[in-house]
Amino acid sequence: MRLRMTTAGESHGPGLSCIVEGLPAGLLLDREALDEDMARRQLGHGRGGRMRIERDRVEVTAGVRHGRTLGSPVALQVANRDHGNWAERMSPWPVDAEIPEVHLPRPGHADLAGLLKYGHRDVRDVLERASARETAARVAGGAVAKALLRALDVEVRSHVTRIGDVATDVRPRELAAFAAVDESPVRCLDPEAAAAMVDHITRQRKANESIGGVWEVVVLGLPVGLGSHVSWEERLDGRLAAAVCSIQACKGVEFGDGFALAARPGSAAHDEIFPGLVRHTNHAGGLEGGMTTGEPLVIRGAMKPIPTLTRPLRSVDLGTGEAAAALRERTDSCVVPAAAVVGEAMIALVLADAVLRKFGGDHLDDVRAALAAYRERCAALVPVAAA
Ligand SMILES: Cc1cc2nc3c(=O)[nH]c(=O)nc-3n(C[C@H](O)[C@H](O)[C@H](O)COP(=O)(O)O)c2cc1C
Ligand SMILES: C=C(O[C@@H]1CC(C(=O)O)=C[C@@H](OP(=O)(O)O)[C@H]1O)C(=O)O
Repeated sequence: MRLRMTTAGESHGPGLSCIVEGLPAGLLLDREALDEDMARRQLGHGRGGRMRIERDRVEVTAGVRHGRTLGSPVALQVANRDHGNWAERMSPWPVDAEIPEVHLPRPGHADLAGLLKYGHRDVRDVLERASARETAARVAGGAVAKALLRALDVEVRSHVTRIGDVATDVRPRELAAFAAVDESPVRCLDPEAAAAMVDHITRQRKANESIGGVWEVVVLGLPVGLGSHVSWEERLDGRLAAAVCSIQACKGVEFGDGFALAARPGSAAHDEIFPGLVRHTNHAGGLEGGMTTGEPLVIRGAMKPIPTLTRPLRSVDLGTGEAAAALRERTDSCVVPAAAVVGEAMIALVLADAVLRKFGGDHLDDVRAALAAYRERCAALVPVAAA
């Protein structure tokens, strides 16, 4: 990988870290744009009490000077304000106090498999890292990747298409249409569907349920030919799918018309090519042969309902082996709008990596020049037919 992103941090530990390695020098970072993404990830109807405690902000501790990248690894820190309430329970060093252990694994969370695999006795030793609090660090890293893409006129946006059984066909496709998405409490462009989604979340939450849904990311301005058909590891669809499904609670990924393509005949499934290399449809969602086509990239992620339920599911007490109710603690009830922002971050990181693999240089100007030369070469390759 040309661009590497890694995170560290536990949900109630002192804070989260993200390191982004492989960026060119000379990339201008906008502090406000970074913090705006952090705030967007905290929003959405259905989030729990923790979001009233946290005020996520990015501290840059390496790799940037006077707002520009140096070409060295960029280190980003996000504090956990809630750590103040957990200082003893999450102390890196032994404490005198008796710390109660958690022995009630939640079905659907990492609790049981993580405990057995790592040989822990306390479920907290698993859940702290499994928690999607970690996505705050991903969004910080993703904001840096987005800055690189934006410098190349590529924009990454998202919106929500489904919450539980409430869905919409309204799809923003132009940059301007996405402005309204951030104003919606569920990040949905369709006001009628958004109201029904809010109502659905409220009613399900009152019934002690959690709720899943579907988000969609649209990327505009990509050049043709990121990724490659020549080997499975180079296929961009594979890399994007892995990044999307690495998001906690994301259980499905679709490109373009996705699963619906399986039911169609070929003549209604593919995007015909017209003189000038123009397409009138985008069933493929901007990917053919593991490469970008130059059309908008359209990717959806399906979120399962959150595993922690306020009326807990059946589980087993790991101290006694007896049947018991799963751990019940403060929880989100619906995180689809937040996961959409995490989706943007993960997709931006994969795309920034793909851009740097193809056009990589030590300075942003080298990347820009390589991209411009490539666009010119592509434009010269096929004659434009006389009208
Ligand atoms: C932004 C976000 C917030 C989440 N909040 C919660 C939560 O409050 N409670 C919970 O049980 N799961 C929450 N999850 C989901 C769990 O982290 C996830 O289900 C768990 O790590 C197990 O991974 P898996 O669902 O991919 O198998 C959240 C996920 C995301 C993306
Ligand atoms: C902290 C975040 O999400 C957390 C993800 C999460 C989980 O189990 O994944 C459980 C909850 O943590 P807590 O028990 O502290 O309320 C969420 O709030 C966040 O998104 O910043």
